[in-house]
Amino acid sequence: MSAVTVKGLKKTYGKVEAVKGVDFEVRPGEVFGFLGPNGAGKTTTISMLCTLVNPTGGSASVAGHDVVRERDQVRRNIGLVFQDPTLDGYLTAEQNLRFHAELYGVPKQLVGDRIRQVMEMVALWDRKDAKVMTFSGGMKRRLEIARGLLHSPRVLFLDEPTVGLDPQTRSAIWGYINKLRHKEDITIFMTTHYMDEAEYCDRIAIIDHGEIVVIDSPEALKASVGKDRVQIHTGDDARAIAALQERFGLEAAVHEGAVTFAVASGEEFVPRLFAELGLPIKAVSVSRPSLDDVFMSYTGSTIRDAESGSGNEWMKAMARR
Ligand SMILES: Nc1ncnc2c1ncn2[C@@H]1O[C@H](COP(=O)(O)OP(=O)(O)OP(=O)(O)O)[C@@H](O)[C@H]1O
Repeated sequence: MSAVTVKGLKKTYGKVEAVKGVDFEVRPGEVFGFLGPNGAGKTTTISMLCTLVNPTGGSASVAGHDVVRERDQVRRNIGLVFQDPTLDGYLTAEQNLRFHAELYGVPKQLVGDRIRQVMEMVALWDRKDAKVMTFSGGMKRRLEIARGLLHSPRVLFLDEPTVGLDPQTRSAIWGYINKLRHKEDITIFMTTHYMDEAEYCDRIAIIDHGEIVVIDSPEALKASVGKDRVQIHTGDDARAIAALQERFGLEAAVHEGAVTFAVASGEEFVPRLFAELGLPIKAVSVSRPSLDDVFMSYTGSTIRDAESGSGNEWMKAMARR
């Protein structure tokens, strides 16, 4: 049985179609990621799965329970870590967890051990008696993860678990998530707009404008792009772009300060480039497709461009592959 099953799930807010009928399944024990820019519909989807928002159409079940008809059963089986912290700053870390354990009916004789276990997992046990208002943003997020796990949920939902945190804390949080998947029998559903974090997922669904564009493992998605990114530095970018078009039929554009284009086997192409371009090349770099390229290839823009609302010509050229 799938941990999460979603069929034609839809949510509209007035005229805004936040989620336009998505279908997917999450396997038990999987780390499944929703990757998309701000406003793509990630939070709306996760909120429907967590029974916090009612779908406009379609259906979804989590841990075998329907998110509309069996809300209580769904809630008992899930843990939530959302973007906005909901900890009580005036209580200590441990008191916050005890309060949650009571809400979720964790048996009294188990609470103490379980609190210690989850706090140790996120390396906060030695701070259990400190008031949460004295915690850094990263410590609060770690405590939220511990709290989300306290009642041993079957599925843990993480909405942008590392947003706003420094790189070191982000990587520590990923360390805890990885530890968690080995220690506990749990499925993790997370959203992110960080490409590097999507790499940690077993499978990702790329979501854009309320629709799922593609679902697969990060490796398979990168392989599907099938082209390498080549960047060259020349003394005359405009001439280089024109020459690439004329001699090789390649569409190139200046991106991150370098003339950039995509070809099937970048390394094999480089010698031809030097021999036939007809103007001096100062530097060249070839890179394998990243998830950035995957996103661009399926949606026609980078996640950053999608968030700022602007397009980028070379991205679009690459998407027209
Ligand atoms: N309560 C609401 N009322 C009206 N519109 C909403 C509401 N919640 C979300 N939306 C709209 O639905 C769309 C999807 O928003 P959603 O928050 O799901 O995106 P997201 O991918 O999670 O982005 P972010 O990472 O910024 O939260 C956006 O256009 C947003 O403005």
